Amino acid sequence: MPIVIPKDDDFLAPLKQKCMEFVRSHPGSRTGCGQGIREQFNTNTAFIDGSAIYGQTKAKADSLRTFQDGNLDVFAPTSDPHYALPPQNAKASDCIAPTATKKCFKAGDSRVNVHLGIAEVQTLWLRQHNFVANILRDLNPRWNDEKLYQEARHIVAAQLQHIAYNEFLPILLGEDIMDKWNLQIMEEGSTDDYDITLNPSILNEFSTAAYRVGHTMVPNLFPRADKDFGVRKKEQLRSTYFRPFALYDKDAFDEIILGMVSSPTQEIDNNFVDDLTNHLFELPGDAFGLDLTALNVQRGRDHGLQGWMKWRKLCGLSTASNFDELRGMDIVSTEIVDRMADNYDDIEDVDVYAAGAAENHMSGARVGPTFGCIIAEQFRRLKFGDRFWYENNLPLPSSLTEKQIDAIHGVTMSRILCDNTPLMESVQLNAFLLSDPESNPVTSCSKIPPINYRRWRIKSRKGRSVPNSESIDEALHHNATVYQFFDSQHKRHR
Ligand code: HEM
Repeated sequence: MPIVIPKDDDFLAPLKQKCMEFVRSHPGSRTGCGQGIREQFNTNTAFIDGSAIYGQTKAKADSLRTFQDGNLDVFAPTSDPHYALPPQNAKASDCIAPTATKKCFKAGDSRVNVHLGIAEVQTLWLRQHNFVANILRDLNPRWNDEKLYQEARHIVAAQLQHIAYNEFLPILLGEDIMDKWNLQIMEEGSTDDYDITLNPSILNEFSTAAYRVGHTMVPNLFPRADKDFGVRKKEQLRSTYFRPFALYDKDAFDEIILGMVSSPTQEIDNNFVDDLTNHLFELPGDAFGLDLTALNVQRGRDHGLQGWMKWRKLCGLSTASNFDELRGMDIVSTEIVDRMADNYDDIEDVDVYAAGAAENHMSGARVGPTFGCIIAEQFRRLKFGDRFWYENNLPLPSSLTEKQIDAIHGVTMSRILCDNTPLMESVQLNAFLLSDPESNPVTSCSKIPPINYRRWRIKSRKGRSVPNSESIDEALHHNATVYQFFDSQHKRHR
């Protein structure tokens, strides 16, 4: 499905480009394996479970472990004793011009080397895993490698869930949508909201349109800042595609984190920086690359997404039957309506990605109502359809205790950053928002509330730390209770 480049494209036409390569997504089998319209399949887990850190399979997870003290494998360059991700296998092909000392990285998610920002975030969570595993080892000296790894992994996955819903989503969706979809996180206590009938898998419209809204937020540059947030250097996004080598510089990890927390993202709208639209994955020496926005729209057509108006209807939002009618409604600006009318014959054809990104934002939110509805519905499914949601009080061996859940309720992104960025001395309380002296003050790391990992200390009757693995009898009894529970849930819903 190559993308035809219009003759008047002001960037690619003068470079004599007529079409852009586009490879269709692999077809997947339909539910029930019957014949029908083409479907796609997800090669990652839907759940927020840290699998980007740990991998999707046991073999991958094992390849990332040291099998010592529950730690993940790291690379510790002499220039920076605070370790980075381990280097990728020499045979891997998705790395541009690696050298003997500067290779691409290996992580749980195969996209780790796509650009510097992803490699940075992967490094942060690798460090966080080992940070937690080492605290658990000190609290429970008799826990073995396996126990330390699994418990640290469990805690990190819970921290990711909590941060996503407690800090990131309220900014993106606004409080009204958070309330309407019941996505708010409680201040304390556990829940019994798990819904066995809810399909938690990823909606095509979420991955192929609504959540790609993140692309509009991406800036062209990654600033590198010192501990006082003074910018000392900038890395150009396009020169880091499949070359995240800046991370090998001394203090680079810390400087990029300090730069990212102190610089704004791009506004969420229908504008995209040219490192994404003209230079995506551009090779060194080339004059142009791919266009991510065009790929997103074409991917929507490849996957057969419903048009924008159908989605507005499904979400219970106002609809228009033609562009003139749309012009009189306060959904998108009149300039956008004019552009739609120039490019589409019928309003029903308008792509959900292009129009969803251009919608006026809802009050208190950073997205318009169509993307708000799709994103909220997805996160509702990921919360209430996840058996391992960290606040669930299900009778599962993996369920956290009430006290552990409350320790997770105290987790903030700013604390995670302070714990893993040695150069960082202070940061604003909500790391997803820029600092503000009144509403989001820069605060010393020593004053950002710590996470109470002592809730994972297992004491014997004599007060000594012991492994808390169950005896075989206890485990069998536990499993029987779990099966009874799910059986009764199934019956209730039948
Ligand atoms: C420099 C930053 C980024 C780059 C270079 C990038 C690049 C890409 C590319 C090349 C694709 C596949 C396009 C296709 O052929 O269909 C993609 C997919 C996607 N991106 Fe990004 N992206 C970036 C940032 C983000 C951000 C910040 C978000 C969200 C917060 C995001 C969300 C997504 C999603 C949800 C998909 C679909 C994934 C799937 O279905 O497999 N991306 N991105």
